[in-house]
Amino acid sequence: MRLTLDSICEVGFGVDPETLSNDLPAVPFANAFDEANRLIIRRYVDILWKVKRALNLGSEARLRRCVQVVNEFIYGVIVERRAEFKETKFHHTERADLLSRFMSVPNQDGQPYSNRDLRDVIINFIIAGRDTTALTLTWLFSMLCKHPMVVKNILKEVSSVLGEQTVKPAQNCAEVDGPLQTSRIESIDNCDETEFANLLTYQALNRMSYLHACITEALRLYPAVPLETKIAVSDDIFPDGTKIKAGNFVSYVPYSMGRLEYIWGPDAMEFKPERWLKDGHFQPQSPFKLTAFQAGPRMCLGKDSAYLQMKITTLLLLKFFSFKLADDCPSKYSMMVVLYMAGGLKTLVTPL
Ligand code: HEM
Repeated sequence: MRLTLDSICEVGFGVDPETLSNDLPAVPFANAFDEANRLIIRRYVDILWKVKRALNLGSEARLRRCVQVVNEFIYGVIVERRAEFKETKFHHTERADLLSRFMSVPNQDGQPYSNRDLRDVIINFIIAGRDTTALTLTWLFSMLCKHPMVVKNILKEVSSVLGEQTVKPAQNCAEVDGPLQTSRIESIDNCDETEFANLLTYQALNRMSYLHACITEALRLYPAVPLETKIAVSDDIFPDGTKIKAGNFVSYVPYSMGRLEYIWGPDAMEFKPERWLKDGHFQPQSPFKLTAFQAGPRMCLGKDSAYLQMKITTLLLLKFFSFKLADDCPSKYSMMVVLYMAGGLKTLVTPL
């Protein structure tokens, strides 16, 4: 969670809250954000929440305080960035984060985005990108602990793709599809974390079909958003003839869909990355079949960036550490809006 919070804040508004620094500091913004998430979920089961909100009592009073902490932090960043923008008139390409980009373009009415709009955009991205990516990594690592052969295969693929270390980091996007280039590093066996990370270019990661398959297989069995509900905006009829009225709630369950034998075959319940490969190459399936990122026009916007982050994180961890599930790690769900692992993933981590 600390890793994905730091990175989504960097992408979202160009600030690293450094929750992952060595002493693992308590970060008021992150704590308030987590607490607000938990308190909002309670509204599903607390029939009195509107009364509590009106009277500013109990969980709703706590929620209000958390929202205030989150708002103060984000509005602070927005105000600072506006001042910087006014002073330097930086071009959006100089600052690649979303906040700066939204700030340097007008909204649909030709007006600058308000502070509130900008806050909402940023919070949306944090909600969309933080827990989802962290939880997918959690479930993936629980699978890797249970399938040591899969770890071996991932490491074999890395060695083979990075080969005799003829890869060097791409300098810009134009290079990512270009030919591999020579670097100074002789062997990945001897390189340190920074050298290894530098070898994990977009181009190299794209060639790692097996790793891509492992992450996709984890998403099939453990979709970070396990249940999706929509509300019909107008009357409709499903392909099977089911009639839907405007305002009806329609839910689909990626968690169950990922485990149905008639969709995935008799081995549907098994973690089997090979099902995604043909002749060693990743075979994508319809997003209406693997629904972890949703399908259609409102599909996840961060899918590629999530894969990128998960691939880099997985490789860096597997290259330098070994993981063993703790005896008391039950790998049970904690059903929220996203698929938490109850108690977290307890592992014994050994440097290699
Ligand atoms: C494994 C990681 C991820 C999973 C499983 C995932 C899944 C999803 C799902 C299921 C939705 C549809 C939600 C709905 O409409 O009910 C969604 C939407 C979205 N996701 Fe992701 N997501 C992931 C990572 C990310 C990341 C890293 C970002 C941002 C960098 C991101 C940005 C978004 C945005 C902006 C939307 C809203 C799209 C729209 O409504 O048009 N996601 N994601």
